[in-house]
Amino acid sequence: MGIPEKAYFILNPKSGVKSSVNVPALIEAHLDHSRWKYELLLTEHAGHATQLAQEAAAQGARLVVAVGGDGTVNEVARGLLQTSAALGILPKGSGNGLARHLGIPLVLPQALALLNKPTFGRIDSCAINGHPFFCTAGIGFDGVVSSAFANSTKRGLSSYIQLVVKEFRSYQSQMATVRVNDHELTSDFFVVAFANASQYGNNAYIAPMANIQDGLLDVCLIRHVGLAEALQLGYGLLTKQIAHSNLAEFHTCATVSVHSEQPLHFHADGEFVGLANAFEVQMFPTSLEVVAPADQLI
Ligand SMILES: Nc1ncnc2c1ncn2[C@@H]1O[C@H](COP(=O)(O)OP(=O)(O)OP(=O)(O)O)[C@@H](O)[C@H]1O
Repeated sequence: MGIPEKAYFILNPKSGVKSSVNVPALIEAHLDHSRWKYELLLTEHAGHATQLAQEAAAQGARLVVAVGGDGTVNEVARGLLQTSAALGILPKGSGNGLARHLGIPLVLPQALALLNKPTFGRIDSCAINGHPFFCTAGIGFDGVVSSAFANSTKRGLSSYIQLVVKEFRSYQSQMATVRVNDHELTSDFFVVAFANASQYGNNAYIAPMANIQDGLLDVCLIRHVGLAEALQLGYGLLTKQIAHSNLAEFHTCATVSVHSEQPLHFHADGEFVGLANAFEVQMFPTSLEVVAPADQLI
């Protein structure tokens, strides 16, 4: 048997709704200690996980595991870009979009079993105005929702849906121009979404055909919609049927830019970033090493 390699677990104690789960005890009980010599680190504030991940990689970690939701995964993953440490995920968030896309078990002992016999592969990462994302980013209504969610103390799917409905009532679509593959498309967009992975989280598929290892972004354009169409879109998201809807238009590309008169809300991996009039979205092929089930990786 070989010498155990170094793994770090970076736990966001504020993530998710299942706060009663004792994750440190699960790690101690289920991790193979002959495979991994581990340290557990707790985040103390937003953004801390990036610094902890960078330090772990600098200490020679082979594996850095994000224990949290997509916000924590994003912070850890961005700290691992251009290092020789791979990202692992113990999904503890409410949406868990990247974990679901990669087929990582949502049951923590099973996710730990995957780390005990890891398969490594490389995935693409992207950035919107320089902010890295690994799952999805978006401009427009989904940016507004991420902003409202950041200001809300409630968590979980039902509060999220209530918030979406509330925001939809007051939302005004804005004119914007999207430049993609030498085309210029101007419209009053409801959402301009950029998908590296196929889903937002909670199995809401914004780009069901997105491949996280193909070096391409999937851009989903949704023009102004009324209530009936919004419900149709919601149904399409949850049934993986959005690509068959005439309400959504898809493009695949390596880069895309968006301009608007009015500043628009935007998010990266569900975290509200801010407002801007001009956006550049870039793709960095195979820039992050991850652990995922072998049948999910090339
Ligand atoms: N110690 C901390 N105190 C407060 N906030 C923190 C702390 N550590 C991390 N955060 C912030 O918590 C936010 C939410 O984390 P995360 O996205 O992982 O959980 P979630 O929102 O429950 O899950 P999901 O994104 O899957 O819905 C992140 O923006 C992160 O920056």
